[in-house]
Order: sequence, then structure tokens, then C-alpha cells
Amino acid sequence: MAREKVITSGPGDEQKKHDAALRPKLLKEVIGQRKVAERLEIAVRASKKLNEPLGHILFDGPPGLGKTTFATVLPNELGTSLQMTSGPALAKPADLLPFLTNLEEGSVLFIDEIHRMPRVVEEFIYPAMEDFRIDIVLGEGMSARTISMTLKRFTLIGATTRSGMLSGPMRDRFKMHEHLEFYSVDELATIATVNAAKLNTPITSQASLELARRSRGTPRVANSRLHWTRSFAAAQHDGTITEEVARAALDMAEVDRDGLDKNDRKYLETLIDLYGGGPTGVEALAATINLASDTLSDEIEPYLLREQYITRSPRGRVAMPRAYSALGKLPPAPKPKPDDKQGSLFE
Ligand SMILES: Nc1ncnc2c1ncn2[C@@H]1O[C@H](COP(=O)(O)OP(=O)(O)OP(=O)(O)O)[C@@H](O)[C@H]1O
Repeated sequence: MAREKVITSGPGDEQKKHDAALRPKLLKEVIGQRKVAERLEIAVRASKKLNEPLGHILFDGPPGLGKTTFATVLPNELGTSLQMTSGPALAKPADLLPFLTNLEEGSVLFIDEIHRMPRVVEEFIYPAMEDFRIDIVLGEGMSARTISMTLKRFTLIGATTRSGMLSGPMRDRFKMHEHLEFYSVDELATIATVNAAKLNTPITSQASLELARRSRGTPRVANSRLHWTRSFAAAQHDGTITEEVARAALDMAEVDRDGLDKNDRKYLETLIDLYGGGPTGVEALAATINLASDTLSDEIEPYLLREQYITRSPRGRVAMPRAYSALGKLPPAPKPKPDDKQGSLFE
């Protein structure tokens, strides 16, 4: 049976449309990630002053934290154009050619999920990144010859949820590596307030905080909770999102008070009820929940790990006391240590 690979914060088509509408256009509109934004501001200023393209940048971090947002904001700041593609769409070097030949001086090429690019494409892109040149092989066998083509100077922006899967040579060719972290409740509340205004929806500050507390530290999740709450407020109330309306809407969506959703709870229930709290491997968990293991490790686990619902040991995932209390269960009593005298034969 094919395993489902959708979940918590992965964007569907509808969500992508909403994301694009709510996306900040300039660095000063980006909320949170201040250190990253400050470094990028300097890089942009330097690029303009030196009249050089921005150095290649790699963004990594869990989905929905703003990698695409930064990639779209930077060309706006530089006043240049942007082309977007993704690792899985680039099966062979020829798939990359149209993007490289369409480059303008100083423009940006964004490759999402860059860790999924096959090695042969990766190797093809190295000279483009280093010397703004590509080598194209024409013909086959004995008559094959290589021609070198010069490209416009450009900036490659890569985004990955798995920087560990990128090869060393690929990683080294990026001048800047920026890791995006989960957002604080206050930052997410600001995002909810700003985005509600963009959607012409009145929202109270308490309601923004409630949405923020229940958004798994992730702006994309905050946006989708906001959209649902907005629909709920319009259908069931007068359209204003108050704290009470936000609570009722999120309860109805089965998002609990800590922001965990159905899939988070299914994960924790499986780990605790079926695997005795672990340790257990991600593959076993994925097979039981019937989700792809990538979905678990890229989308569900980073937040559960950060919030200490689970921990990772060499033997697999282990449920922490917080996971038990989130499900209203008692954590198991600690096992007696081997040198514990209690019940010993020598007593
Ligand atoms: N720092 C931010 N400030 C304001 N809004 C943000 C910020 N980061 C993300 N968002 C909002 O969250 C949405 C999702 O972010 P984005 O698509 O950039 O995430 P991502 O990390 O690229 O995710 P993925 O890798 O899954 O594509 C954006 O459309 C935007 O509305």
C-alpha cells in the first residue's frame, strides 16, 4: 500500500496560493529570524556597493519556516529577477539548462529541496556556481566533444530540510549557510496579526496569541490556522477573530492547547501505546502510522524534538514525560538501577 506523504505543514496547492499572497516582499517585513535577516541585509548592501552578484546562499531548516520567503525577498531587495525550480524537477543536466540560459546579470536562481537533486546534476552545476560556466557534451562515443558556455553572473539560492544529505562539495560552494529556527510565540502572534490585516480580518491581540501558541513554532502553520479560524469566524460569528472564536475554531480542527494536531498525537500514541515509549526506529513508526518516514523526520519530529516530547537515542525515538502528559497518560515508573539494593538477594 502506498504511504501517504502529506501532513502538518507541507503545502498543498491551495496553501501555496495563500502562502504567496501573505509572503513578505522585503527584508524589513520579515518577522523574526533577526540575525539571519541582518546578515542578509549586509550581503545585499555589499553586493550593490561592489556591483557584484550576491554570493550563493543555502537555507536549511524544517518546512514552513521561511526558506522560500527569504529566497523571494532577496531578488526584490536586489531589484533583480527570480527563477524557481526544485531538486526533484531536475532529473538530468538538460533540465537545468533553460534556467541557466535565461539568467540575467545578478539574477537569482532558487532551487528548493536541493538535496533531492541527482549527483549528475549537482556535478553539472559546480562550474556554473564557481566560474559562471557550464560544460556541455555534444554527440556520443568517439565523436563526442565538450563545449564550454559562459553564463551571466548569478546567485544560486538553495533550500533544504536535510542539509546533512547535501554532498560536502555542494555545501562548500555556498558562500552563506543560514539555518532557520522555530519562531517564538510573540513572533508568530505578530505574523498572525499582520496577515489577518492583509486578509482584511479583524483579530484581537489575545486571539493572535492563541493562534501563535497553537502553531508549532511555524509561520506556515500559523497561516493555515489563521485561514481556518477566519472561515470559522465568518461562518459561525460576525467575522471578528476573538480569543474565544480562535479557541473554538482550533478545538474543532482537533488542534490541542499545545498546538499538536492529529498526526502529532498519532505519532506519540503509536510510540507510547505500541512501542512502550521506545526506543524505536523511525521506519517502524512510519510503517505503523502509514506515513512516509521522510514526513516523520522532516515534518513531525523536528517540533516534537525541539519541544522535548521525544528524544533521539542511538536505538531510536523515545517518548519523554511531556509526551505522556500531552496524551493524559502517566509516564512509566523509572526502572530500578542494577546496583539498587531493593529486592536484592543479599538483603
Ligand atoms: N519570517 C517571516 N515573516 C513573516 N511571514 C513569514 C515568515 N516566514 C514565513 N512566513 C510565512 O509563512 C509562509 C510559508 O513560508 P515559506 O514558504 O517561506 O516556508 P519554507 O521554509 O520555504 O517552507 P518549504 O521549505 O516547505 O517550502 C510564507 O508564505 C509567509 O506567509
